[in-house]
Amino acid sequence: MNAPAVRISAAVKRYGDITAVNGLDLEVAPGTFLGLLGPNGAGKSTTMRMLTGQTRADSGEVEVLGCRLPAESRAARAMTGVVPQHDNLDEELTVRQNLEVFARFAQLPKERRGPAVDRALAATRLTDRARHTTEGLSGGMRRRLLLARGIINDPRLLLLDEPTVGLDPQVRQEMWDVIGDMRSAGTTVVMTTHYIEEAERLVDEVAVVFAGRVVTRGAPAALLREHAGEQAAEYEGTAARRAEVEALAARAGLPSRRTGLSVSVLRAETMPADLRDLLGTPDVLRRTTLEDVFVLLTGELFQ
Ligand SMILES: Nc1ncnc2c1ncn2[C@@H]1O[C@H](COP(=O)(O)OP(=O)(O)OP(=O)(O)O)[C@@H](O)[C@H]1O
Repeated sequence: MNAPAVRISAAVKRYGDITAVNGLDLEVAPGTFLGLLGPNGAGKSTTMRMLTGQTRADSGEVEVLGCRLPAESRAARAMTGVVPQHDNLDEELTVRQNLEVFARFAQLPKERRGPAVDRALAATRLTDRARHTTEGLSGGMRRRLLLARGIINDPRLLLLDEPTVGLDPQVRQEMWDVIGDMRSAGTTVVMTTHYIEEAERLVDEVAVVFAGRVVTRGAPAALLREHAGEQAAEYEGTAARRAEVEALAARAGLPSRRTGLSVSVLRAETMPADLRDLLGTPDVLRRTTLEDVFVLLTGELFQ
């Protein structure tokens, strides 16, 4: 059997008094596209940094493509692509030169560098920008260039930390299209993102991280089934009305969550007739989403 692309076991990472990662376990099978979701400060970026070798776990085990970190981090790095959350492109270089520098860093033999740069440009739809300096690129193009840089070594594992953060919806969609192509090509991808709804359409599996651990894990459809059911009924109203809806749902054993000025009662397809009568016609009846699951789980844990 193939070794897992990622294996983290009982990892702990502390920064002074803060425990950023607290006994985290995570295994990712080759070819899987995994989304790491979690509220701010949950430990996602620290987990990513442990996988890239930028941070060393205080205890526990971290393995990437069969290489134990930190001892074999050089070998792991050669097979891994990294797209960091923060833009650190070289402003003075052209798009192509930025990639050439990375092809050298990645220790590609000289004769393979040109083709690798061409392939990365094509994969991220930047070929016609190759001669432009980085300075003049739009936010979306800069993100795609960061991605191009991350795949210069044709990695078996791609680590994406918030690849679409700060981009407007149309440009995010372009980025998702490019990332979707990587997925189709069979690359293992581990990605953190706050755009849960968008991730839901792309990922094979989701791991929800909270307080430095994975609190739930599974395919989006399975997580929906397990935690939120099929339908959400939304009831709008005053704060008192919302509190009443929550209390009635809880009494019937149905989960609920706040959605702006409404309360969404989940598993609405199983709502008993007497509760349906009490609550009246919902203002909105919709399919449940991964965001419902996320808010439900992390909200419960916050309490
Ligand atoms: N270098 C560091 N020094 C001190 N504390 C740190 C450092 N890196 C992370 N932390 C702390 O560790 C915790 C986890 O941070 P981390 O960045 O991993 O969370 P995250 O899930 O990526 O959050 P976000 O979604 O906001 O990026 C936070 O409390 C953070 O303040």
